[in-house]
Amino acid sequence: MNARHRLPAAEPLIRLRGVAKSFGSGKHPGVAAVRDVSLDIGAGEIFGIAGRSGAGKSTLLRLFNLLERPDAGTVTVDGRELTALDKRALRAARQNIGMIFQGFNLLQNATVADNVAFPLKIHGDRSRDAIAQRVADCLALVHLEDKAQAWPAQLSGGQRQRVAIARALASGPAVLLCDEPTSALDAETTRSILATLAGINARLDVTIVIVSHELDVLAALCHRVAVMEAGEVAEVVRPGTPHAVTALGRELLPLFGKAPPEVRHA
Ligand SMILES: Nc1ncnc2c1ncn2[C@@H]1O[C@H](COP(=O)(O)OP(=O)(O)OP(=O)(O)O)[C@@H](O)[C@H]1O
Repeated sequence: MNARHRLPAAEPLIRLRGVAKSFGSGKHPGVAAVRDVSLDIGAGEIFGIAGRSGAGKSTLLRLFNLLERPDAGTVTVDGRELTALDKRALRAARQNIGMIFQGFNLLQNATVADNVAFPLKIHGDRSRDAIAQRVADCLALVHLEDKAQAWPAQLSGGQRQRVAIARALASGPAVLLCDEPTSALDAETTRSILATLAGINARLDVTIVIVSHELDVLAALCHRVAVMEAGEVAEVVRPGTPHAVTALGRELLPLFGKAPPEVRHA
């Protein structure tokens, strides 16, 4: 049973409280990449993170699944406080949180099908037939049924990102984290990847958190967008927000509602 369904409706799916992360050591105070961030993200939401270069966007995203461990604060996803789990329990909890990256991060010496199967084989709790069926289902979801036996090098950038999405969804996560998922892609491919993500959110009810420096991408896809400045969430804007406080927020507001029809939410 998926833990998601046990959550009371009013509970946010993702809850960050007082989360902070600095880089540096001992004598060197280092960089405070994320400072005292608290956020609630609802089940089924598409939540964006905007900010200038170095504002802390990627670090914040990596705190959602503890790829970066916070120096302070708590991270709770789908009713489980990740910051309180031991290594083994965290590994299991991460099956509920998929992630995709700008550079796709595929295994080059494995076929498309084996890339998607990889996270399922690591956990070893499914039969070969069940894995094969799940791989086929996930490739169908991203319209790559015919590429199962291809190698990543034989695919376009957009197709590689689709394989990464299929792999991230293989374990049936409640959350998909996206770190600059379209930054390596041209405009048309970007639109099709955004439409795929919007479809996954709508059909599978997967909650999506997306970091991008492309404001039009965030405005096309997101229900709400946090604007980060110097490691802090300076404001959270959504369509209909009357006045934005930050310069980026003011750039973002007029872009809401200009999404191409295939991406736009009903
Ligand atoms: N592993 C690390 N070691 C040291 N400093 C780091 C590390 N990761 C990030 N930083 C620093 O933390 C700050 C925030 O970085 P982060 O990558 O989160 O910002 P960002 O908003 O995603 O930037 P960009 O849009 O350029 O990717 C920056 O000053 C960066 O140099």
